[in-house]
Amino acid sequence: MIEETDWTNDDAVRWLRRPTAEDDKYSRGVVGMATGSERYPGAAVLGVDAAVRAGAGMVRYVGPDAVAHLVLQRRPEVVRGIGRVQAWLIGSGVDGEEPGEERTADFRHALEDGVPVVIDAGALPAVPGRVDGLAVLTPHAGELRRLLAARGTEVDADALSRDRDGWARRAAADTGAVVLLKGSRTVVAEPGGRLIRLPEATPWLSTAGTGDVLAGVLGAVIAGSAGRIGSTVELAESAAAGSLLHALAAASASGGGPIAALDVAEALPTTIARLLS
Ligand SMILES: NC(=O)C1=CN([C@@H]2O[C@H](COP(=O)(O)OP(=O)(O)OC[C@H]3O[C@@H](n4cnc5c(N)ncnc54)[C@H](O)[C@@H]3O)[C@@H](O)[C@H]2O)[C@@H](O)CC1
Ligand SMILES: Nc1ncnc2c1ncn2[C@@H]1O[C@H](COP(=O)(O)OP(=O)(O)O)[C@@H](O)[C@H]1O
Repeated sequence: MIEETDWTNDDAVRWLRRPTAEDDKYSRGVVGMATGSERYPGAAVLGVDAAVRAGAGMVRYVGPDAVAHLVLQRRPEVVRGIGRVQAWLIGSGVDGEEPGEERTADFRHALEDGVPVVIDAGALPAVPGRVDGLAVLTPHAGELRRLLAARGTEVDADALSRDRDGWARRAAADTGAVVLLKGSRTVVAEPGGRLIRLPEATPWLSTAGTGDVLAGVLGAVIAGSAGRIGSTVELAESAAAGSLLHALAAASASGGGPIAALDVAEALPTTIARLLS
């Protein structure tokens, strides 16, 4: 039987890293981010803010000057340019149909850098037929349909919503990547067939930019555990931990009322403290 797990707080805690006296900013995990564009600069700001607040040792931002300017206004902690990282996040806020030459080169660099890569939004069309290294794809339902269609499988929206687990698994098997299918009930499928189901998140989370925040959280959590991630099974667990942290932060930020995406990022530190205590 193929393993299926309903993910709990205790499962997630195993993938959240508490820094020790021996740590420094590099050992805590550096995330490289090739996100945002002149059309969607906010996505870069949201992802970077989330990664910083989710405990990244450092964030390296790669992108257009105008976007970098906004990122640094919000988070002066961020360092610009390509350098050594423990995980990459690519694609949030990038136009997938016309990413442009520089972005395409950034994506290629990340995919060939030998560290886990979170592949979001506009980088999903750049995913090769099958990925070589360790990668997490983070589609919403519409993006999953496009990902499958690009590999010759047409599935309509109703069929996908009736069997989200099955289609996420299919995409993981076809691409060789971990597939985190976003939605009210997020699921994480691993290419070997393993499936992790997240608890239902607060519906207040369905607001613009919360996926960009999730991507930043995933980058930070995965970079923080990179030394322990040697296979897609571990990568899937670490991604599920990031997703649960994101949902808990959303619940805490909401308290039963509306939230903005940045509120979720701002609730991350206290949510992590609660989980670790
Ligand atoms: N402040 C910002 O800069 C923001 C930037 N964003 C960026 O905007 C770009 C476009 O993302 P979108 O997701 O809006 O658009 P997409 O162009 O990826 O997809 C939207 C299409 O997919 C369909 N669809 C089916 N299921 C869906 C689902 N569950 N959620 C969303 N769409 C679904 C929609 O009907 C629509 O036709 C991404 O790069 C994203 O990162 C968004 O995150 C919003 C906030
Ligand atoms: N009805 C819902 N209930 C709970 N969470 C949801 C719901 N709809 C979407 N989400 C979550 O909100 C986030 C939306 O991400 P995404 O679709 O990428 O939006 P955006 O591109 O605007 O950031 C994801 O984390 C997803 O799991």
